[in-house]
Amino acid sequence: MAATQKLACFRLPPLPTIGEIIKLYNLRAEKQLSQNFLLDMRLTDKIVRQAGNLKDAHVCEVGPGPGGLTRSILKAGAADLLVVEKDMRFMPGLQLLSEAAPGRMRIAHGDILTHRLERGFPAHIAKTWDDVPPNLHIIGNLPFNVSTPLIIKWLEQMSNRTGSFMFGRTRLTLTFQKEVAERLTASTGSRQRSRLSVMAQYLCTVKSRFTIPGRAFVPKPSVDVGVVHFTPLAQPQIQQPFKLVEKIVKNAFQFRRKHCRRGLQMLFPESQRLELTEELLRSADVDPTLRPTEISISGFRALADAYSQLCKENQGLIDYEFREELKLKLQEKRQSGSNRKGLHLHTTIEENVIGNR
Ligand SMILES: C[S@@+](CC[C@H](N)C(=O)[O-])C[C@H]1O[C@@H](n2cnc3c(N)ncnc32)[C@H](O)[C@@H]1O
Repeated sequence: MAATQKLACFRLPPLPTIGEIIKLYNLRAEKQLSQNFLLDMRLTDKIVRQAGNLKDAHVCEVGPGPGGLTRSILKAGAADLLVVEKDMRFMPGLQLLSEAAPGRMRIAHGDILTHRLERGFPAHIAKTWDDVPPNLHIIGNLPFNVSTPLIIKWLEQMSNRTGSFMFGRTRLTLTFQKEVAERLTASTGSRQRSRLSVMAQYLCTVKSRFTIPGRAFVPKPSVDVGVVHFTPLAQPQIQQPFKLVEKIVKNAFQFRRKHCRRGLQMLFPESQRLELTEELLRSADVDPTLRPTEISISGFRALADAYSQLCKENQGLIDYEFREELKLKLQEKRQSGSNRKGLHLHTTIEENVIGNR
């Protein structure tokens, strides 16, 4: 119901429009920083509504730019808004906004990929993990160029309960290129099912909220944009370390159109590949002929548990990376003069990997 609630209206004093701010400070969009601005306040209000009730909330906004979404967050009643922006040119405009909402908005000049969000909010707002989510939200019209590494980083922090997840199950309302949004929310067996779907869905409830057509942005990106809401699960669906889950999922999806056995084999050194792959699939009770896209989260949970057990029984297995083994082999082959064959092997495997991403 939260999504349909009206914004609590906290009036801001008269301010130049976002269009005027852009003109005033000559804020030409920088392609390098994936700057696509939203000037339509109805849309920024709609994004903010997806976060739920923000009255008295603590909020971190990623990449406020000229401040359209920022205004909507303030209008929705956030008591404490921390904005993190990489581009210095936006600082005067954001300062203007901060003065219009005294004591409610803090500005940090920095890179969201390295910013220590855990230092940005008071300890007293923390809830225990099993409790209701804290009154802390992360909201952002994300720059496309960082959105995937950023969500992976936040998923890892969620799993380890670090960063902004030290405060509990902090909720996220974020925009992504539509194709990425579809992957995040894709269900088992669907065409868009990918690594990202499994990694996000084993840790969170992930909901696709609405699509914003590319034409709503200035400048217009070549794709539409999806708004996605994440609530961390009190009980993650896979109870293994993030890196271990990531390794299994990455390997499974390496050959997305082939049977899952093909990608999962790469978890094991060549000398034991067949035997350990069979053991993994047997203990996990996963059908080796499923495509990776057809494996459910509970299938991945069984694989992660079985692989973790195999790692306990086989020293060094956890650190095994087939690419490393492949590199060593190629070096050896080159040294022993069979250069052409080695290059062929490398190209074939790499083509397969890249082609199936
Ligand atoms: C898609 S624009 C959104 C701007 C504004 N929030 C809006 O909706 O109109 C992305 C914003 O993120 C900023 N940005 C890009 N990379 C960033 C990073 N690594 N850390 C923080 N901000 C970043 C850009 O400068 C830009 O202001």
